[in-house]
Amino acid sequence: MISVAQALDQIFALLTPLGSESVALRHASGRVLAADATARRDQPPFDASQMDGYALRDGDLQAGAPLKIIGEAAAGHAFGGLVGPGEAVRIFTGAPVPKGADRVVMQEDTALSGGMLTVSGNADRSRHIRKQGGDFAIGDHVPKGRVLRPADLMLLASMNIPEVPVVRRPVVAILSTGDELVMPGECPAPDQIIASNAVGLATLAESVGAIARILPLARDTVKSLEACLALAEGADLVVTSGGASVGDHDLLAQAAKQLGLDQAFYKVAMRPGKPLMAGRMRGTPMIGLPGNPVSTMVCGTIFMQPALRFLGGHAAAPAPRSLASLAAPLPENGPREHYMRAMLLPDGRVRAADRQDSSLQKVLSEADALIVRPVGDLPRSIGETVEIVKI
Ligand SMILES: Nc1nc2c(c(=O)[nH]1)N[C@H]1C(S)=C(S)[C@@H](COP(=O)(O)OP(=O)(O)OC[C@H]3O[C@@H](n4cnc5c(N)ncnc54)[C@H](O)[C@@H]3O)O[C@H]1N2
Ligand code: MOO
Repeated sequence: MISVAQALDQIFALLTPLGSESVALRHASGRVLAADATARRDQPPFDASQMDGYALRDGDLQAGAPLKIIGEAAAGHAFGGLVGPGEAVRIFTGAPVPKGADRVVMQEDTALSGGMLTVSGNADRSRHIRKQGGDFAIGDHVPKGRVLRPADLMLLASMNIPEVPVVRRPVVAILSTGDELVMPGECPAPDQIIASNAVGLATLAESVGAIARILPLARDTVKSLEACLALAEGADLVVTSGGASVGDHDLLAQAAKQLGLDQAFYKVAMRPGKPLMAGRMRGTPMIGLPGNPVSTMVCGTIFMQPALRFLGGHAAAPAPRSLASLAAPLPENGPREHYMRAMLLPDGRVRAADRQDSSLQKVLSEADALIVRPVGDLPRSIGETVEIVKI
């Protein structure tokens, strides 16, 4: 059996990041910029006042004599004239500083009398002018590959770039398989269960920016699987759940070739998730997840989400890990990397759930993290540091 890291590498090898599309800034949050976005203007586009006050010449500040106010400059309303010796212009924050003026004096440091302006002797000596291009200049750019955050989108707007090329959102087709399944809301017979995996997988996919298409439930026949897989046409990734194990009715594994799967691997040294498979289903990358709901969600987190992020232009990277201190001991781990459902405590420590069976959806719902146990990890005591994946 291959390791989790090898399996993830093999999945990345099946994928090619998608092409780009142009989207309005309002829809670009979290998307990956597909080409450099270059500023079309300087910001500020002129020397701008930083304060409400008066624009005047340096020489007049030294002299201290009363100044004649010759006009007004406000944001969006420039003063077109020249500030000469002995003159000042009433100015407001954001207004272009008029020609001839060297500085802005805050209004708190001035006095007006008979229409003449006097600057107090101990006025603040800062110029209070934001230089043209001091924020960014024509030709400055936001680089290709940037994952766009709200602050980036604000910057792009300010650069007068209303839309940007971003990597397309991957479309994932999600197929649940099994004769026992009925859709949520239906009336199950006594031997049936509710198909819960698809909603979990679809929302996991959407949380990393993908578009999820839930396909109709497939029955455990080659014909039904073929018909449902045909509906995945056009998807960038097909993700199946169930039918991955060795039972007579586990057709995805048993009839993989017949269904058109060119398998890259089958079975991974992990727990839960051992019967994982991946390959190309009639040319489309495919990940086959085990049907147990917790196995599905753990593999969705460890394999599907990184795969979708990679398709969407992000780096080929595993699910992010962090460190936490143990609030309860852990037994020795076996020959498979174990992703233990665990709770984060208010003090930041982590405690594994008592029951780790891969069918327990309530335990998964109550968990905040997966503790990652390396193959053959020794018993761990309270206070030791472990790696976790937050979920
Ligand atoms: N002889 C062996 N038996 C099993 C092995 C093994 O190595 N040898 N592995 C076990 C492990 S580990 C897993 S995981 C499961 C995975 O099996 P499948 O992928 O074939 O899953 P199913 O048999 O179809 O379903 C398992 C379980 O999950 C329920 N299920 C399936 N789909 C859904 C769904 N969409 N929503 C909710 N629940 C679902 C299903 O009813 C079963 O209870 O195999 C072990 N067996
Ligand atoms: O690998 Mo299964 O997913 O352990 O329950």
